[in-house]
Amino acid sequence: MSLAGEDLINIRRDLHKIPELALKENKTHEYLKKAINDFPQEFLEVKEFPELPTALFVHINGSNPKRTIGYRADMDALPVTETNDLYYRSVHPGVMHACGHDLHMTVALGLISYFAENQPTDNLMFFFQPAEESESGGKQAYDLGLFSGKYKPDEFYGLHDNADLGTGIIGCRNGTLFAGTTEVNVTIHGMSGHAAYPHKANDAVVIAANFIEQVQTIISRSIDPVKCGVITFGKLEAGTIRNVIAGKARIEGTVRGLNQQMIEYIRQRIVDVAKGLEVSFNCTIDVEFNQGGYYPVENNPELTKNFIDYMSNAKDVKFQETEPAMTGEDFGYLLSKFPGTMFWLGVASPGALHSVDFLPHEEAIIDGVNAIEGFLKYRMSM
Ligand SMILES: CC(=O)N[C@@H](CCC[C@H](N)C(=O)O)C(=O)O
Repeated sequence: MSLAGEDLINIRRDLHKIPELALKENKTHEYLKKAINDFPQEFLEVKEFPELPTALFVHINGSNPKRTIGYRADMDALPVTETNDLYYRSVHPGVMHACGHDLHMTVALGLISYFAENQPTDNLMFFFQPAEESESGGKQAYDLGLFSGKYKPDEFYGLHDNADLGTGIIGCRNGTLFAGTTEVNVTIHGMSGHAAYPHKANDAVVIAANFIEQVQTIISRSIDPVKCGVITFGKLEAGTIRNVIAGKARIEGTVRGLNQQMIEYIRQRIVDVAKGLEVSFNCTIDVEFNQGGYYPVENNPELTKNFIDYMSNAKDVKFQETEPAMTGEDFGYLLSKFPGTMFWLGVASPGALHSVDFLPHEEAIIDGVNAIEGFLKYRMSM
């Protein structure tokens, strides 16, 4: 590899300090551009698009190309306040790389730096993607037609770090790797009033509590126990002060299933529950869903078999076959358009993904670059 392990760790720390939310990845974009500008430029072309200004595309000319191999790294962070006591902790209050996208970008930079010095035989295309956590940056790029010409991959790869896998382990499976998700927003319209006169109001807090409880029974009582689904409400807002009955409540959540049929079934049952509560509480409940590009992540059978064959036989690569996970990814949308493979990179974090104390083992970056560099060379030899 061209960037040394220590360089990669420093890059990841720099990126970790400047986390930015979806579609606001401006400093991150500038940092990546500058880093790529320091690599040998002979085979490289960097492309920006005003329609999706924080995205960054890099093309590396192959010496005798049979195909263009795409590689995607996501860029955005989460509205989470980091509790890790690190000299490189986030300098952006309330925003944290709690999902490891700083590490994903660093792995991609490691690969670019290697192939900028060692011309690949096939063309390589790197897509630094804004907005994975929300707003579906991958879908936006596709719908804007940005994957065209030199930037159209014949096959597409991408990784996600995994807090529960040992450091540097590559995890993958054929078929469905991640769930499809749908964001759900619920607004409950009751009637505000004095805390002492509940009969003259319609308490949106009580309705919200009933809604949340009843919706959870969809998972426990409505779906076949040997199949699976998840409904999580991560945000609930209602009321202004203890002695005023809230007239309105807003609930935001996410619905997940390993196939589209399950997602649609759960969505329908949520609507049914809302309709029932409208009658029983004499209120109005608006329910909105937004799937965006968060389709189930379906790995391509042939390419993924090839990927697993390489990773499980390569000397110096630790590989583990993994189960499907209920995490979501808009790479699922891109894999519905281009064949490819998504895989895990183990980072053995004591804190879970999306938590305030997520702390990946950085050595995984070096293992990741080595494993993927080896795989790309193997793939290009075919
Ligand atoms: C890997 C990961 O954590 N991805 C996110 C994707 C978010 C999907 C969407 N905004 C939703 O919440 O449904 C995840 O939460 O799994």
